[in-house]
Amino acid sequence: MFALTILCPQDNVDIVSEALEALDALSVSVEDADAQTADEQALFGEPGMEPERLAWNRSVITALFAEQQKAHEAQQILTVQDFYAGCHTQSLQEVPDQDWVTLTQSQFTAVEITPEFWIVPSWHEVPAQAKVTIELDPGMAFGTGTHPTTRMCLRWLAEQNAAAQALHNKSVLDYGCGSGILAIAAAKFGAAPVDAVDIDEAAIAATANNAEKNHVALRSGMPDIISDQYHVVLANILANPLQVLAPLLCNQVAPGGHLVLAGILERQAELLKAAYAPWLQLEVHDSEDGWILMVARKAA
Ligand SMILES: C[S@@+](CC[C@H](N)C(=O)[O-])C[C@H]1O[C@@H](n2cnc3c(N)ncnc32)[C@H](O)[C@@H]1O
Repeated sequence: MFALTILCPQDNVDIVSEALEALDALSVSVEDADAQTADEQALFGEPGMEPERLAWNRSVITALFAEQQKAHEAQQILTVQDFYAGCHTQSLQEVPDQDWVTLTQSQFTAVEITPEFWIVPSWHEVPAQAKVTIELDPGMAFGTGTHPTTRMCLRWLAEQNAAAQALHNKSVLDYGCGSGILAIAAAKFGAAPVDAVDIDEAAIAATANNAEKNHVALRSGMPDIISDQYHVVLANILANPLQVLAPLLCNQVAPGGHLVLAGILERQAELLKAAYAPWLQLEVHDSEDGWILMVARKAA
């Protein structure tokens, strides 16, 4: 394959990308041209909300072509277009063949949650010391065990299990289930029934699929499947939606049950405590890489 690389100002990114696709590019990717420098810009967006900015000041657009001729033609056609003003062709190079499957798989290895509890991709050997494992491959939905917010929730579940198997036959709700990793972990630690909900259809499908692969029983669906209160309610979303969801999540916790929240930065702890204070007293239970896990217990 051949890669055509173009430096492009913010306003031209969409039109140049679309033109490359129309000129038979097999793929078009856009990256921050100032990544890893002092000028790097983060583009943040909450689920369901557009980020304030949709592109970086300067982007690097890389288009892959099957043939060198096609890449050349695309470059020649683009350079005479008015919308190409301000763009600059950086390179046109052959991309050496790679075993992409092996390369991708080598980037996802087994993740240790506790010495006995591991998340293991299907192509990876199960570590000898693992007593509980979840088989999970990276896919469309968030939650492979590599993110600190997921890991802290998993550690909390493992702690409950270590404390006299406290999850055994306890009902659990995973609110914002992504890959279903938390719901599957709860089920592996003996929780039942387990419900896993999300607003993203792809996450719901991934959860059902991952549950089947892991031979655990759970129910996955949109939030409207929730019908009852649960001994444990887990929600690893983000601080903003967690504030909005406060009355709903608190109401789903059964008397004596736990609410476990993640996706919160250290500096957001007081904000979350205040948002939940009318119903439950949240406390910081764990922290990792600037993220915190907050837990509250409802009076019995
Ligand atoms: C950070 S991922 C967490 C996935 C997984 N539970 C984990 O711990 O790794 C957050 C998930 O919450 C879902 N989500 C976001 N807002 C939501 C809402 N208001 N109600 C339900 N799910 C939501 C997203 O679609 C996403 O799958």
